[in-house]
Amino acid sequence: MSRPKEHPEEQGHAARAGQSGKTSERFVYQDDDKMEKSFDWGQLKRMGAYLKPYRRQLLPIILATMILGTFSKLAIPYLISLAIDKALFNGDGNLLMILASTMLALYLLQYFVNRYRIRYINVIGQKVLFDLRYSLFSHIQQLSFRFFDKRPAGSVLVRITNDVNSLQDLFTNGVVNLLIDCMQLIGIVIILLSLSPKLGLAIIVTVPLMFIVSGSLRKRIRHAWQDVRMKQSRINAHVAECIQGIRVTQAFTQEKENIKYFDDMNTINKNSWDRASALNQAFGPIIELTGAIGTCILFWYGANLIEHKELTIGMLVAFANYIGNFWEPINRLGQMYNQMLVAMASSERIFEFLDEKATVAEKDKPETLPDIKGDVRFDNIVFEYEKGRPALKGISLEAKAGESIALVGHTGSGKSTIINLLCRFYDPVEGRVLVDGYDIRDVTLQSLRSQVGIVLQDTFIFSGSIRDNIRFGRLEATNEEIEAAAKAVHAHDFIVKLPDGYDTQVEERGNMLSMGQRQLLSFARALLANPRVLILDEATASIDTETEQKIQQALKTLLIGRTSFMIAHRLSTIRGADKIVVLDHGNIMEEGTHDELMRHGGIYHGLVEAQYKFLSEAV
Ligand SMILES: Nc1ncnc2c1ncn2[C@@H]1O[C@H](COP(=O)(O)OP(=O)(O)OP(=O)(O)O)[C@@H](O)[C@H]1O
Repeated sequence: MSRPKEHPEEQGHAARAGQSGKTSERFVYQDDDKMEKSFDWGQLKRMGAYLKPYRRQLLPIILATMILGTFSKLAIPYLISLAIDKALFNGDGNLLMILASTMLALYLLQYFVNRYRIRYINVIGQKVLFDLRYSLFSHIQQLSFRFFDKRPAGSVLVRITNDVNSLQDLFTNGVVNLLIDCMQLIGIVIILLSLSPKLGLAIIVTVPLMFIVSGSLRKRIRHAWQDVRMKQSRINAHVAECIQGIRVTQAFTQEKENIKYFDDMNTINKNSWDRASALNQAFGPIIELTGAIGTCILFWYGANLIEHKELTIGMLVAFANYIGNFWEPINRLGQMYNQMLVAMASSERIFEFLDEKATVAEKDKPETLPDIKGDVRFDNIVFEYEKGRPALKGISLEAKAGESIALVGHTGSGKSTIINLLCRFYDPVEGRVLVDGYDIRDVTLQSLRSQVGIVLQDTFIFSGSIRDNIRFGRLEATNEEIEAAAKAVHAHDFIVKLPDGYDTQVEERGNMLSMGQRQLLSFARALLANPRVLILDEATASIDTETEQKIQQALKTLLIGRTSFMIAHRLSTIRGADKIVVLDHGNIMEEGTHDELMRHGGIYHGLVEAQYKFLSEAV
């Protein structure tokens, strides 16, 4: 892949897309491409609602800073004009002293008002962001699997971090500055027109020019920074993906490719930053130049007025000061508008997630599933992940309390889907799943899921201690209960050999533990949760014979008195199951015990023979 030189973003991207053919990246990027939105009052109001809980704290700050800040700022130039006209020209030392002390007092007042404002507004702004981040995170936690199927983790992460952060300016300074600036502008216009209507008008006519110049420049700058953010968000997504996939990358020795691609992205990002930064730097001088037109008018026309005794020198100096103060809020208002457009885009993305409804939602008044015996029935289930592509095509299956059911079939035949429906991670398109006669859509998710345990092949270990990880099954469990669970599934022996035993800290995904150890931990976790129905998804697929023996023993303990659904590719592990269900392309093809199915001589028989042949050839 050549290093992009001209329009690097298109080149780099196209090259990578062609090379990897990955859709997930494209998704993340598209998702983050919407960097700006047109102004939307409804959205602004919705954002404003987050300030509502703090209005009692905000209101006094806004009022005090608006009144005191504006007053002290606008009074000073007027005092200067008095100092020149009345004190200096008349040689009145006393008056000069009084005016100078008043000005000093006003400067001090301004200093304290600003300090107070920045400090408290920042605190409130952070509280608002805290609330927003909290509501976004807690909402996302409750969303259904369908939501996560459609979005890579990186894109969700970006919303909780970057998008919420980009509202920071608006909530910390934006709103208050907007009000202060408006008040200051109105004040200056009134003062200018009352000091000298002619000169005031002459200067105010330059305002549209300033708006046009600064408006168009700002637009270009804004787009340039949007571009930077987009590039950065692409880097973020790429880095997240690379770190998650580092094992695969190293296993396939693709590090160089990854580094090259990152280098391209980094270059693109730097170029786009350079462009934005150059534009940004040009902004100040260009605006100053435009402002100079106002200053020229002031001195040229002001001198004229002085000559005709229509203006004093002091007033001219005051005018010059006011003009300085005049451009400042105009500039800031332009900046604020930009800030708002960016905030609009971020808030739109945030609200899009907040508005997302869980597709698996509880009905209005769900019942609480009482303590179950463990009867499970799939009643003519049809299910599709994507419209028109059924994953289950009318499945009926029954498990009596305490029975063990093994699900067998080729990859993609629908085994995991059956399990997903039993946990109600998805709802069927047709048919019902019944637990002890209750349609699982009629009961609370909590009461269902707390009685259905699941042990996945790739056990997820959270960062924290081993103890915490087992406790995840039942948070109120005592240390004794945790250890008892670990002993029952033969996990205790390896845990006590770890550096800090049960308090050993494991990092996210439990990289310091072996696959078998992670599985034993997940058994302990499931045992502690004590569910009536237990699901084991390929739980014994990838471990050595010795660990497998341990795990088989652990499994026996785990299964006592529970209804279980087991997916196992190693058919030897499910021989003892009460019922083996053979699936193919979303249909149940065969059902029965091992002996029955072997006698039948159908698909299961073929699978067992094939596996036996494969294993004996491998030996
Ligand atoms: N999240 C998803 N989105 C879209 N389609 C999916 C999703 N998960 C599974 N599928 C599709 O549904 C069908 C059944 O998949 P399922 O995971 O149930 O198969 P499986 O028998 O468990 O396979 P394996 O043994 O490989 O785990 C497959 O065609 C698969 O491509």
